[in-house]
Amino acid sequence: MNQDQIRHYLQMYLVVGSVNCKASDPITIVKAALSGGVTLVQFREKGADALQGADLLRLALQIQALCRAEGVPFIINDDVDLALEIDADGVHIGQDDENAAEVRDRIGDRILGVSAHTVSEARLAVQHGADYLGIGPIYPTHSKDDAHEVQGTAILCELRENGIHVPLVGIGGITEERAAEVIKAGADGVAVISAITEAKDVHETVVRMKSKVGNTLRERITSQRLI
Ligand SMILES: Cc1ncc(COP(=O)(O)OP(=O)(O)O)c(N)n1
Ligand SMILES: Cc1nc(C(=O)O)sc1CCOP(=O)(O)O
Ligand SMILES: [Mg+2]
Repeated sequence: MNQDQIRHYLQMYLVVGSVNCKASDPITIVKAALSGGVTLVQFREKGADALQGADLLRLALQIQALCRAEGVPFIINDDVDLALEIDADGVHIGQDDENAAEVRDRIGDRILGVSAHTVSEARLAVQHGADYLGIGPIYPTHSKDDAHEVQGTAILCELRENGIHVPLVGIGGITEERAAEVIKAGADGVAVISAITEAKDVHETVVRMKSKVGNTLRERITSQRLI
């Protein structure tokens, strides 16, 4: 997949697992998020009450089917075996997960996302074959217990200024109100759990957030052309 396609998919990226879906069930939330226009879905089944075994597999397959019906790529967090078993479109791994170069070998040309927190982690991930980098936490988050220190949008500017030109997605505490500043700082999209899974109206929240991302990307491209 080329970088323009990856950038498109990163624009409005839903990260979701059953643990994050308290207001409603995961299927209802994913359906509403897809109808609102999410461009990529990551299945992240993590935490004390996470599903396991057959229940986990069932939910993964159900969400995958919903994504396929909408032509939206479906990525698995951490679990490369699961991704291969169900023929997912890709995987997302972090610095404490399986080595990125080995994962690239295992998954072939499926999408590979890697978390990075510094310029050197970013450079290495790119060398190892990452298609995109997940950068966070941009803001405080309650969705990841072992999140790093909050980085702010400055990390996105720093990565771009240091020659990291691969597709980047910001993650961590991103809301409708904050989406534009993440894009202005250099991200190609926003990856979101709680602002979507805990929204009163999931569909409308996604519509509004996606429109802010799209408008800000267009403004950024226009201002770059003027320089
Ligand atoms: C898009 C995206 N970016 C970053 C992460 C975090 O990955 P990781 O650091 O491996 O942490 P866990 O999500 O596995 O707890 C992500 N999942 N997605
Ligand atoms: C899964 C994840 N990774 C992060 C990182 O910093 O790498 S922050 C995070 C949680 C994002 O959830 P929310 O949108 O609810 O803040
Ligand atoms: Mg991980």
